[in-house]
Amino acid sequence: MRKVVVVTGANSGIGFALCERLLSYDDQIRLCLGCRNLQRAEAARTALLSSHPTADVSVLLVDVGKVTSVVRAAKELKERYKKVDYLYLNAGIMPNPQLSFRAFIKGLFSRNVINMFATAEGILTQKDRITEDGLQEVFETNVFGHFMLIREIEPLLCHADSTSQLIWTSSSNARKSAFSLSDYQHSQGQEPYSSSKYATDLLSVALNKQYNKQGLYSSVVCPGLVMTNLTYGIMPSFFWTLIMPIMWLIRVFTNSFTISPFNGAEALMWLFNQKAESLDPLSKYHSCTSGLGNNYVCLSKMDVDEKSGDLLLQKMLELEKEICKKSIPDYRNS
Ligand SMILES: NC(=O)C1=CN([C@@H]2O[C@H](COP(=O)(O)OP(=O)(O)OC[C@H]3O[C@@H](n4cnc5c(N)ncnc54)[C@H](OP(=O)(O)O)[C@@H]3O)[C@@H](O)[C@H]2O)C=CC1
Ligand SMILES: CC(C)CCC[C@@H](C)[C@H]1CC[C@H]2C3=C(CC[C@]12C)[C@@]1(C)CCC(=O)[C@@H](C)[C@@H]1CC3
Repeated sequence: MRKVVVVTGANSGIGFALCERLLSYDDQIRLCLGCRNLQRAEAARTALLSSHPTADVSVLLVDVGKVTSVVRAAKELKERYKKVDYLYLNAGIMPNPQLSFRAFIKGLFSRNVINMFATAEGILTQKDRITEDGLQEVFETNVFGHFMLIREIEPLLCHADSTSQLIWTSSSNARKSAFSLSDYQHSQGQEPYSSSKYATDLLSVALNKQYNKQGLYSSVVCPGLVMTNLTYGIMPSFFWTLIMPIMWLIRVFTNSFTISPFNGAEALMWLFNQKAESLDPLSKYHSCTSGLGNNYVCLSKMDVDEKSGDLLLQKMLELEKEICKKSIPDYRNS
């Protein structure tokens, strides 16, 4: 049976590089590009087909920042496929990022310098906004929209006789101290991105507990620091081009400067080839690039506890009920 792979945020950056790599590895997969913009999605599909003309590549319009769009997309998926083997939960945003130059300079001369380059701890904040569903945009896009998608296509993901994998693009910027269960959408603080990625890590742990017995497994990945539209929102692309020699130099000291989307997709690609049951639900899988430019995958234990994961899952289920009642009047009948 040909494997069905769905990738959200597939039209650019790490998502697009992953699609290229998946097709180069196995052009028999049925690849579905989950994107919010039809033009950008079609451009990505055309580019993928130009290098893999016989591949099965389709587009699924989905805005993970809008509950109605997620529900519609899930319905479409249920009409198209009997099973989804891999669901890459990759779409993500970091709106209005602000770099603290003072904290950056201070960090440069501290013992924490390597950690600062790998995680951006203490130097990056963002400004969030409320979506039309009434949720924090970063939380809805990076976490809740994806969670809804999983819930809506549960029958495609849970099969007694074979496994499916959820693969989240998380980040080493995920930090426990940026997250609070009492404000899990991060409406109060200034680090919604870090909070959303920590929520992703917690949720993945809880989803494994909930779904493993039904054949569904969840993992989280950090792609490292990659040059994409997301990082061009922090500093313009010419800045990154100018400092590229410095970036290569930093790579000698930290393996997290993967830099290219191809390298960043390493761990996402590696997970595609693993037996789902053999994966560690409490580890994060990192794409790494050595000083000489070689790619590999390494694991780190996540700073998570199962109880917080369960509590977050409970809160997400309550929110799902509340939001669907509000945004989709005849929900469960549709
Ligand atoms: N770049 C980096 O250094 C790192 C990135 N990551 C994570 O990697 C993932 C991919 O980001 P990256 O490739 O870097 O950045 P890009 O901005 O290049 O890609 C993000 C993708 O997500 C899509 N997207 C954003 N919002 C939505 C939405 N509401 N609905 C559907 N799709 C949406 C974008 O679509 P559109 O083109 O329409 O905007 C785009 O295709 C993100 O989750 C990010 O947090 C993690 C660690 C490091
Ligand atoms: C390298 C240069 C000399 C100076 C660049 C300074 C900062 C702009 C970067 C240093 C660490 C970077 C980083 C990220 C963004 C750019 C930096 C803050 C991320 C937060 C991007 C998104 C992620 O998810 C993280 C994994 C990155 C962590 C490191």
